[in-house]
Amino acid sequence: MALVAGVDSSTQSCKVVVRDADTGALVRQGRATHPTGTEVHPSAWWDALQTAIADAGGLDDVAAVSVAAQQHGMVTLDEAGEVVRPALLWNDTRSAGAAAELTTELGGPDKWADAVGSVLVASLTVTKLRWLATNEPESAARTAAVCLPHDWLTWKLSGSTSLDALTTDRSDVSGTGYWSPSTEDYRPDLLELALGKVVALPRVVGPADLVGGRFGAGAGDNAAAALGVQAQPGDVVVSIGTSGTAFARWPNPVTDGTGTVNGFADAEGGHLPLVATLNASRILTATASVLGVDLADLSDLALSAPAGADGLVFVPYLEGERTPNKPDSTGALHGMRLDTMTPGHLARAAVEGLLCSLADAIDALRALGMPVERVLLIGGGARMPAVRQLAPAVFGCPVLVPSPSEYVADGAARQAAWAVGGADTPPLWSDLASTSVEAEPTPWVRERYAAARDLTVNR
Ligand SMILES: Nc1ncnc2c1ncn2[C@@H]1O[C@H](COP(=O)(O)OP(=O)(O)O)[C@@H](O)[C@H]1O
Ligand SMILES: O=C(CO)[C@@H](O)[C@H](O)COP(=O)(O)O
Repeated sequence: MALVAGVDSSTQSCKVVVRDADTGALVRQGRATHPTGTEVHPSAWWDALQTAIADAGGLDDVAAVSVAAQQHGMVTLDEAGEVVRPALLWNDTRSAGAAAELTTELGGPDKWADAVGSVLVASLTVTKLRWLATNEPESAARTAAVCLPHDWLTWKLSGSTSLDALTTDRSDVSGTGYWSPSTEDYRPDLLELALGKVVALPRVVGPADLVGGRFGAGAGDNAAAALGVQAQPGDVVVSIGTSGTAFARWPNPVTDGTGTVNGFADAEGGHLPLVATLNASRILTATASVLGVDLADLSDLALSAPAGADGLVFVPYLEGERTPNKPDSTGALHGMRLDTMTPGHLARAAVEGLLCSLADAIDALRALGMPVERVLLIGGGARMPAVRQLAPAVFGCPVLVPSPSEYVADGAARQAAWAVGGADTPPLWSDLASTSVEAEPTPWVRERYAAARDLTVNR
C-alpha cells in the first residue's frame, strides 16, 4: 500500500493527513496551531509543520507529499534564501492604498482583470509588494525573490536553499497579480510596476508534476479543497474557514471587472472562479465570545431564535472586508430593539449575516454563468449545526455537507497520489460521505440583509 501525504498550512493552523494513494483511506493525521495576526514570520509555519508532521507519525514512509496553503501571502527572500521580513497575509489590509494606486496606474479595474484575472484588492500579493517598496525600501532592496506560503514550505521540505529551485503551481500563482491565467505566463512588467524591479519568481510546475522526486506541485488552499471534495462541474464549494469562499471549477479563464469574482486557476489544469470574504468562522467565534458561550451553545442559541432574528441584522465586516472591497469598514448591528436584544437574536443574526455574505458570493458566480447544481459546504465553520441547518434556507437551495474532514489537506494528498500514479487525471477516491440538508427558503432574510449591508462606518 503506497502512502501519500497532504498538508494544509492555512491561516489558523497546519494540518497533515496521510492517506492510501489508491483508495484515499485516511491512515493518520496531525495538526498544530499558527500564530494569530496578519503578519507572520514563515518560520512559524515551518515550526507548525514540523509539529503537525510529528503528530501525524512522521512522513518517512510516504511516497510523495503535497503542500497546500493559504493564498496570496507575500514571502520575501534575499539572495541567500533568508526571509527578509515577516509575510503579509491575505487578510492584511495595509496595502489597500497600494491596490488603489496600482489600479489607477494600469488604467482601471478592467485592465487588471484582463491582465491577471482579478481586480486588485489588498489581499493580492502584488499590492503587498507595492506597499513594501513604498514603506520599507530597505526590505524591498534586499528582496531577491518572492514566493507564496506553499511555495516556501515545499522548497523548505525539499531541503533546497537555492532560489532557482523555488516552484509554485497555477492555482496559487494565479492569486499573485503578476501571472496571467489566460496566457499562463508571468507578467514581469506588473511585478516591476509594483516593486520597482524584477526579482526571481518560482517556476510554475504542472498539476501532476513531481518536484525533487517526492513533492507534488502543491496548491492554493481553495484549489486543493476542490481536489479534496472531488468537485465536479456544476458544484459550487462554499468554505467557511478564516475566509469565506465560494468557488467552482470552470474550463475557461474568467474575468470580472467588478472585482467580485477572482479569475483564479485550479489545480487540475482548468480554472476556479472564486469569491472570497475576509470574515467567516471568526464571526462565530467573536459572537460566542461576546455572549460568553462556547460554539455549541452559540449554535443552540441561534436555532432558538426565529428566522430573520425579528429584523436584527449583523453586517459582519469585523476585519474590514474584501468582497465587497471595504478594507476600512467595521461591522454593524441593525434592527436593535428591546425585544431583539437577546443572546438568541444576536446568535441568529451572526449566523445569518455570515450565510448572507456567502449567498451573495454564490450569486456572483451564478451571474457570470456558472451553474449551481450542488452547493457543498466545508471548512471549520460548517461543523456548527446552526450553520448547516440554516444554510439551505438562506442560500435558497439544498446544501450537501460532506462529513467533516480536512478537505484542503485531503486535496493535497490526492494531488500527491496523482503525481505518483502518473495518470492523466487525479485518482478517483471513494465517494464522499455527505448529508443533504434541505430547508424552506427564507428570502426575506437576504432582503433585510441587503437593505443593511451598506450601512457601515469606517474604522
Ligand atoms: N463546531 C464549530 N462551530 C463553529 N466553528 C468552528 C467549529 N469548529 C471549528 N470552527 C472554526 O473553524 C475555524 C477553523 O476552520 P478552518 O477551515 O480550519 O480555517 P482555516 O483554514 O482558515 O485555518 C476556526 O475559526 C474555528 O473556530
Ligand atoms: O485569500 C483567500 C482566497 O483568495 C483565502 O481563502 C486564503 O486562501 C485563506 O484561506 P483560509 O485559511 O481561510 O482557508
